[in-house]
Amino acid sequence: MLELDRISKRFGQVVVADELSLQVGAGDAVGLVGPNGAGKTSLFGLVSGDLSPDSGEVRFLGRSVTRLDTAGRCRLGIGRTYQVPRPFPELTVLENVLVAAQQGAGERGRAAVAAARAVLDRAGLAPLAARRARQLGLLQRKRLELARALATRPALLLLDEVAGGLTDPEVAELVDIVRAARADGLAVLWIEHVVRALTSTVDRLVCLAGGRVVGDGRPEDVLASRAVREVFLGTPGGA
Ligand SMILES: Nc1ncnc2c1ncn2[C@@H]1O[C@H](COP(=O)(O)OP(=O)(O)OP(=O)(O)O)[C@@H](O)[C@H]1O
Repeated sequence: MLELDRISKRFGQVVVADELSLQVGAGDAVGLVGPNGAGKTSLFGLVSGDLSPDSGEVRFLGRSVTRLDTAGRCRLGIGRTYQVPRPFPELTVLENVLVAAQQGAGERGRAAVAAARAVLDRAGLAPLAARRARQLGLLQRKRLELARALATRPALLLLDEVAGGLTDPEVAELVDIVRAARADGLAVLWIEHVVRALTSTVDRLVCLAGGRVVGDGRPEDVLASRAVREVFLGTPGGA
């Protein structure tokens, strides 16, 4: 479904992707981990179109999207959330999701409203539909961020630290929403520092460091590998 082919990207001296290649198959759920500054969010930018690579190619559903903008990639089926949620603060929760259903999924009229309400239900936001986005607390803002991404009807969902800053029960609530999306067949690529949220949901972990893939495989194998422990946990050891 998604193929990054020898992508390189640097900001001055900072290398965020170094000949990086990665594939995600239809319906896969992949966790992305790595130390701060490893290039995880930049990788999402390269996939969603927020960033252009210096070299290399991004392919989605068999076609090159390297030169396609974010709106075009969204319409093709790449949905993303941002680490810091980006709702329209003065719009209501429903209006925020409606914009995503209209702009991202091309829904119109009553069908758009029905689609937006269905997503609000799924994200547990139905009771807050009339609330302005700026009035929401952290968990509800994270839910809304997820709902806006889901409303674009993605085939691939990029999740950037949706669990950060939440309590364990709140994390569990968000994990349930992601699991339901997976059950519908969405592929998920998920950056998360809350590793237990990831490992309860994904079947593959990729570890990045210095813009390179240093681990890729079953979560337990990746977390136990020497290369990953050295860069991610700062402690050599393991297999
Ligand atoms: N637009 C930019 N201009 C200059 N430097 C940038 C830009 N975006 C990211 N960087 C730098 O690139 C490096 C990688 O950042 P990135 O946000 O991709 O890492 P990350 O793995 O997501 O980190 P974190 O876990 O802290 O969110 C960092 O050193 C960051 O400061």
